[in-house]
Amino acid sequence: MDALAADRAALGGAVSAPAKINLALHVTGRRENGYHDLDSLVVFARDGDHLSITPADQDQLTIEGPFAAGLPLDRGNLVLRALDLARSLAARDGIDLPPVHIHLQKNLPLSSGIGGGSADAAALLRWIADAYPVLADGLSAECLSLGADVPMCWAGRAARVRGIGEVSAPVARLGRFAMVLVNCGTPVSTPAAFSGLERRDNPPLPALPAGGFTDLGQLVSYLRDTRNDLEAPALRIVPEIAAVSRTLADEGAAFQRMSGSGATVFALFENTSQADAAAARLRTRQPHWWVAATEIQPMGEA
Ligand SMILES: C[C@](O)(CO)[C@H](O)COP(=O)(O)OP(=O)(O)OC[C@H]1O[C@@H](n2ccc(N)nc2=O)[C@H](O)[C@@H]1O
Ligand SMILES: Nc1ncnc2c1ncn2[C@@H]1O[C@H](COP(=O)(O)OP(=O)(O)OP(=O)(O)O)[C@@H](O)[C@H]1O
Repeated sequence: MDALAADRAALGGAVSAPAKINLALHVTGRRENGYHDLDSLVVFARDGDHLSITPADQDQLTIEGPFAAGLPLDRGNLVLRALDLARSLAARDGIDLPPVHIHLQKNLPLSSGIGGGSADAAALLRWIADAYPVLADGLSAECLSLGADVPMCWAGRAARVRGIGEVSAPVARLGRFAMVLVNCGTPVSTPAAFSGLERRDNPPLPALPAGGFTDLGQLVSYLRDTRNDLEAPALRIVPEIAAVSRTLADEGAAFQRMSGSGATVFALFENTSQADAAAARLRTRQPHWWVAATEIQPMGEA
């Protein structure tokens, strides 16, 4: 173990797993293995889950938070599958990853289209790669095996994502736009949303502006020429998504759309005070909805 890794292993650490938002998601093809080719504009929220990692006698996962209930604590959890992946890659390099206690603060709703499990897995892999830089290339190459969203969460920056989720081109610049996330509480199975598609050969995203998106009007006008192709099948599974979108529009959102395979809807606002006020009203109007006022993580000098 090198000095950096020894320090990290001794100290443990904490890492954030921000929510992933598909601002636009076009399904452009279908492969023989059943996976779909995507073309998606992906950004990350300021907020999400949190992991803390401490040395332990044996591997252990504990979970708390509003969405802890029902999550597996065994190898069914993506966090422990990520640890297993890292340990097997490390072993190839003759590194023995010590046992750890991972504590997950689960703030993001499950099966909600904002990448919760993928974000958690990627966050743990990033922490391991920081402690053992020699593992970074292998983890980057292999993390797709944990799920199509894991590579984009591993990269952790706003990007145009293609392939089945593993080809990522960073967005040059992105403003710190105010955003509200709303989930009506019904999970959507990702395979079910994909299998409900009526077309699988949709056109790709329009080219992104070379300078990225620095102003909200410019981003909204780009998004109006795009879609989330999974929104129609997800709406057939959870019709309440339409009510969430309508309510966000009534609350003054500049733009709203479902993320990923749903059912979470993101809404962009002119500023954080408008977003905070809309979120507060929504919590009163629809107490059973999950409502989070957050921001898009900016990129570059926007
Ligand atoms: C909808 C998105 O969230 C958009 O970012 C992702 O494409 C889904 O990513 P994910 O949840 O990590 O997906 P995985 O766990 O790899 O796959 C779940 C299932 O979704 C379908 N799937 C997923 C990704 C993809 N590009 N094509 C697919 O058809 C497959 O049926 C797969 O069995
Ligand atoms: N750490 C984890 N957090 C959330 N879900 C997990 C985790 N580990 C395993 N899972 C399982 O993964 C499934 C859905 O995970 P997740 O919440 O990541 O879906 P999602 O929000 O639809 O993500 P995506 O945007 O990647 O489609 C659930 O069945 C859940 O039990």
